[in-house]
Amino acid sequence: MHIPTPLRERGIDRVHAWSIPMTTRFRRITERDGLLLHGPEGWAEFSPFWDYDAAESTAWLRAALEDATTPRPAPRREEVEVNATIPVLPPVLAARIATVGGARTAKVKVADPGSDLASDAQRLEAVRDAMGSDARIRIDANAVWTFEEALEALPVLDRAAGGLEYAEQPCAALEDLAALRRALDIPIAADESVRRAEDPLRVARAEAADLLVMKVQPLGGVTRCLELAEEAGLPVVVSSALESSIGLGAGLALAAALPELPHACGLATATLLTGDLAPQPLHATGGTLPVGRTAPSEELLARHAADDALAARWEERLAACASLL
Ligand SMILES: O=C(O)CCC(=O)c1ccccc1C(=O)O
Ligand SMILES: [Mg+2]
Repeated sequence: MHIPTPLRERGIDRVHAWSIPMTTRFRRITERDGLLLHGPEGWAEFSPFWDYDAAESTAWLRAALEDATTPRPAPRREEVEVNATIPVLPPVLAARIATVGGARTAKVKVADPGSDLASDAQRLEAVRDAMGSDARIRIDANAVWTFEEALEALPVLDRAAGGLEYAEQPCAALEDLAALRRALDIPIAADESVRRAEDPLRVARAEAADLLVMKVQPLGGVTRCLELAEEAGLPVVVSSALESSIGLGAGLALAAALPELPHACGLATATLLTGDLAPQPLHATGGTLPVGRTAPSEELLARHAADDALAARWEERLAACASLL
C-alpha cells in the first residue's frame, strides 16, 4: 500500500489493511476494519468508522501517528478496571456477557431502534440479577432521546437497574443534557458531545455533564485527551471505538496516564470481535486489562488482511486524511 509522504516523513514505514467480523451487531456495525501503521514506536491503529468523512477522520489519523511515532505518557497505574459492554440483546444473552472477564461494571446499550423501553428495562433487570447488588450499571442511549423521552425513560431504567451509575448521552443537545441534570438525580455522561463536537470542552462549560467519555482516536490522540481532561476538570471514562487490541492499547495508555480514574473504562470490547491482530488479545481478567504496548503477529495480520477492494478504499482514505493533516 502506498504510504503518503507526510507519513513517510514521520517514520511510518508500513501500512496494513485489516477486517474482522463482530460477534454481535453493535449498533449498525457487523464488521470492523481499519489500518495499522508501523513507525518508530511500533504499531498503531487508524480505524475511523465509515460514517466519518475525511475532515473528521483526520483527528483519528493524528492519534495513530502520535501513537506510532512518539512514546506513550508515563503510566500512573499498571492495570485499568473495565466494564462489560452489552449490546442490544435479549435478557438471557445480556446477562450471560455481563460478567465476562470478571467485570464489576456493565454498560448496557438502550434506546436502539430495535428495542422499546420495556425490553430495555428487562435487559437491565437481567444484568442486575446476574451481577449482584454491589455492581455498577450504566446505560448508553447514543443521543437518540428527546428531552421528554429521556425524562420519562431514565427513572424507569434507573429503577429496573436497581440504580444507575450514570446515563451516557441520553440526548444530543447540550441544553437537554443540562436540563436533565437539573431535573433528575442520575449522573449524566457526555460521549457524542465530546467526540463529535467542534469544541469538546463546550459540554463542560455548559454544565451539561457530570463526566466525560473520551475515545483516543476521534479526539486526536492520547496527549490531546490528557490536555482536554485537565481543562474540563471533570472525571473521565476512557472508552474504545471498537478497535482491535492494537488500538485498545492506546486507550489503556490514556487511562493509565490520567491523574484520576474513578470509573471503570469501556475498553473491554475486544471480545465483541471474532478475532484479533494480537496473539494475546486484550480480554479482561479479574475485571481489569493490563497497560502496555500490544504488537500484532505476522500470522494474524495475514489472516485478517482486507481484500483488495477494501484495502484500496483504505488507501484512498489514508491519502485523503494525510493531505488534511
Ligand atoms: O464504552 C464502552 O463500554 C464500549 C465502547 C462503546 O460503547 C462504543 C464503541 C464504538 C462506538 C461508540 C461507542 C459508544 O460509547 O457509544
Ligand atoms: Mg457512547
